[in-house]
Amino acid sequence: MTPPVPTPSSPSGPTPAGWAAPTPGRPVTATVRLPGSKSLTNRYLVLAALADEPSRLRAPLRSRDTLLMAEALRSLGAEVRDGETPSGGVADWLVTPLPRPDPATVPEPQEPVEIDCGLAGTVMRFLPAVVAVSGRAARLSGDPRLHERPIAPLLQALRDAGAEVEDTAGFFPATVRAARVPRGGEVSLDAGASSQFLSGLLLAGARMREGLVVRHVGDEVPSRPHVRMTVENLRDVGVVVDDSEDLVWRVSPGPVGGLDVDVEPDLSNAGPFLAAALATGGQVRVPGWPQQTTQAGDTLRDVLDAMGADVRLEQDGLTVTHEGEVYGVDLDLHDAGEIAPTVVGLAALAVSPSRLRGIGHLRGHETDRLEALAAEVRGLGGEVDVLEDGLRITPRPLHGGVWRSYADHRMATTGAVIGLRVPGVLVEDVGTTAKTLPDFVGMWDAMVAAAPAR
Ligand SMILES: O=C(O)C1=C[C@@H](OP(=O)(O)O)[C@@H](O)[C@H](O)C1
Ligand SMILES: C=C(OP(=O)(O)O)C(=O)O
Repeated sequence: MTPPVPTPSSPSGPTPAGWAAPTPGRPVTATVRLPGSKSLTNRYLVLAALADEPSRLRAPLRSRDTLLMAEALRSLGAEVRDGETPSGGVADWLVTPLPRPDPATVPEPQEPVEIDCGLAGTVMRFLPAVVAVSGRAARLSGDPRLHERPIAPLLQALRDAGAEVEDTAGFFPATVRAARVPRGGEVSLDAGASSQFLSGLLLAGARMREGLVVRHVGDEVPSRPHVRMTVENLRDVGVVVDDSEDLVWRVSPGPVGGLDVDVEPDLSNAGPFLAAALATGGQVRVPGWPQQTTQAGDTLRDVLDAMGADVRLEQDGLTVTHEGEVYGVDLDLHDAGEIAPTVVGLAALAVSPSRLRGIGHLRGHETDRLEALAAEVRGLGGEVDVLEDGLRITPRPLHGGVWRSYADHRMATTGAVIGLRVPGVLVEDVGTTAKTLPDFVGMWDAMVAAAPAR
């Protein structure tokens, strides 16, 4: 069946089959302001909840993943409420920390509170250790797919640190409690499936009686910038972290200071918007791009450059400009798997093949991203091979069709990138972008509409 071809530049809207991704038919020229980083917002929320004093988060991300985190912390006894709204911005989040249990006493056994983690890796992997040090008990669960995402090594390490954990055959739902504040000490785990196992333990380490030493044993840790982000954020609040030995992190027990912090824009979420400059031969500017950051999305600067774009980082933001063909790339994205879906979208539009390596762990993300990306690009006429550690993309002429999202925000945004060049791409369940970018469709439409006519 031939799908309907949208009128170039027509405002997009949902249809029974999905969201008709706009195909502007001319270069996109736009300035796009990105909401705050998911990874930073959820780390700051956790640290603020564990702190000795109140905190203020400025320009936090408010999306499904961060609202779930805020709600979970409230259910454990923290207060997360709206503060001032700067003009044109989003309201601050004011956090009053969790009540601190007395490390010397054994609390009365408690009924577990229910915590919904949705499909958020940060919520499912950061909260178990927070629950363990909170003096409360909680049962953590989420969307059906969350119950398939890897968690066992983290839960075992938490048991080794002194918490009580009941899981469901190594997966969520799981109930976490601690008869008293966990001892901590030294634990080993294999974080090969997700860097979030390490981050989740380190964030709460200073609240364990002896602090926490976490040793990674196994294959390479993915997403290393995210672990550096955790360490940097801990040091920002005065926690002493020694990461001088490779693959060992030592968190000293001690105070956790409050935060008054501006959340950087989400650079991984900037990916699809910047990709529009390449897909349409236009220019996209993202104000507020940090000069220095631990966000893995900063890798986009090198990746888009390698694909042929002109990439300029200036004091007031990042500008990506492109003319001519998009080139295929051979890249190891082990450190920045988050941006792989966007790169696949561009690779499918390129003039030469691409090979993406080091991203086997994407099988455990919101969906099996390797299989999902391959299936959806093939569905539009493309050629993608799924390899053990990644993907090979061989560009082919593409046609319109339904692009399934698999409840994965980055699958939906990748469909939108391809739709910029391929008329008739219908993105199913575009609302799933609310996981990290609730106004994705509005922002995308505004970007496309901002393109000046030729
Ligand atoms: O700690 C974090 O904020 C994240 C770490 C990474 O997880 P993995 O190491 O599981 O890939 C990344 O992909 C995810 O989007 C966010
Ligand atoms: C893998 C991702 O998310 P999560 O935090 O749910 O793991 C992602 O956002 O690409």
